[in-house]
Amino acid sequence: MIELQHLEKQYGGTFAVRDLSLVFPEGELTALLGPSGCGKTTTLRMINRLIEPGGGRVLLDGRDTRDLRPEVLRRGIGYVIQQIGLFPHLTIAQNVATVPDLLGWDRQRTARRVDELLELVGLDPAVYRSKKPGELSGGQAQRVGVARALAADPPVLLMDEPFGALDPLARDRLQQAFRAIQQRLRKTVVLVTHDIDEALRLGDRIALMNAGTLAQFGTPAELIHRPASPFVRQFLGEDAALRQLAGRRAAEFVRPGPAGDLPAVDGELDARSALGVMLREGTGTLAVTRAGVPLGVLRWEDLGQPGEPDA
Ligand SMILES: Nc1ncnc2c1ncn2[C@@H]1O[C@H](COP(=O)(O)OP(=O)(O)OP(=O)(O)O)[C@@H](O)[C@H]1O
Repeated sequence: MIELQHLEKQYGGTFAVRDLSLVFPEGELTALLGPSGCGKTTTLRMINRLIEPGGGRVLLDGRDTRDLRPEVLRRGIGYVIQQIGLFPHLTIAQNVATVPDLLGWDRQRTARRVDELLELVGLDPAVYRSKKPGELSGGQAQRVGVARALAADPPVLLMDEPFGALDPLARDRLQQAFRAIQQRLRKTVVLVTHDIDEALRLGDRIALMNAGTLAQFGTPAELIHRPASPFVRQFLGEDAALRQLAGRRAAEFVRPGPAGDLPAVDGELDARSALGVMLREGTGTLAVTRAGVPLGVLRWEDLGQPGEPDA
């Protein structure tokens, strides 16, 4: 768990971050969201002390991060940034092995770990292990960046606009891949983004910042349905509820239940389209299947919709 207590940073007398107190829950992904210049990156970098806090403190599992040497602290925290900065002269395997090498792992253990991670991020080790970063697409390089950050299995992962430089298709794919990885690994992740859809799609929680302070912290549904201020409502936009559903798959909302002869949708269908099917069919419950196998049912209220669907 990461806890910020009255964290602050000033530049030339102006607050970049001001009296920020916040708990990032363990095993969850929190999106640090907000307009340009609101202090997201400064906050993130104060967690791993790439920027020293001007005031307040950061606790990692209850421990004040000032009590650790910065390089020791950083070895226990994965860090992924937009231009991932892979070492161009090293192979992909050597890049992924950066932290295990620093930690003095033996060769076999490191090699096994590298292959395991490349597989996890969807790159065939046999094909990619010996390539150089210059031979990869942007999306592939970003996958290597994620693998490298996870190499020594750190409990905490900090990500600063990790998908920001990718074209929409590659971004979409990588977001989906990352979501699946996170569902498996359950790291404590802080993801900086100014992209509302990304925050709605990936965040278990959202910490929305405005001018160096916290505007609201909560689940996407809480921010959408109970915005704490006009700023929150305006920032998310009128159609936030539907946009959130567009980024999630029906399978994510499934609960156990008999399918009977309910209209069925595939679990891979996005939840917004599933909502459309409910409206078309005039039903509040759908059967969800995957490759024809029943997964359970999807209900109108589980999609965060008030009232009942009108046929
Ligand atoms: N090294 C610095 N020197 C002076 N001012 C800085 C410095 N770093 C950040 N700032 C200022 O602090 C504020 C917060 O910057 P920060 O990069 O944390 O915002 P951000 O929310 O991450 O923005 P973006 O999404 O545009 O990256 C901005 O007004 C920025 O201009």
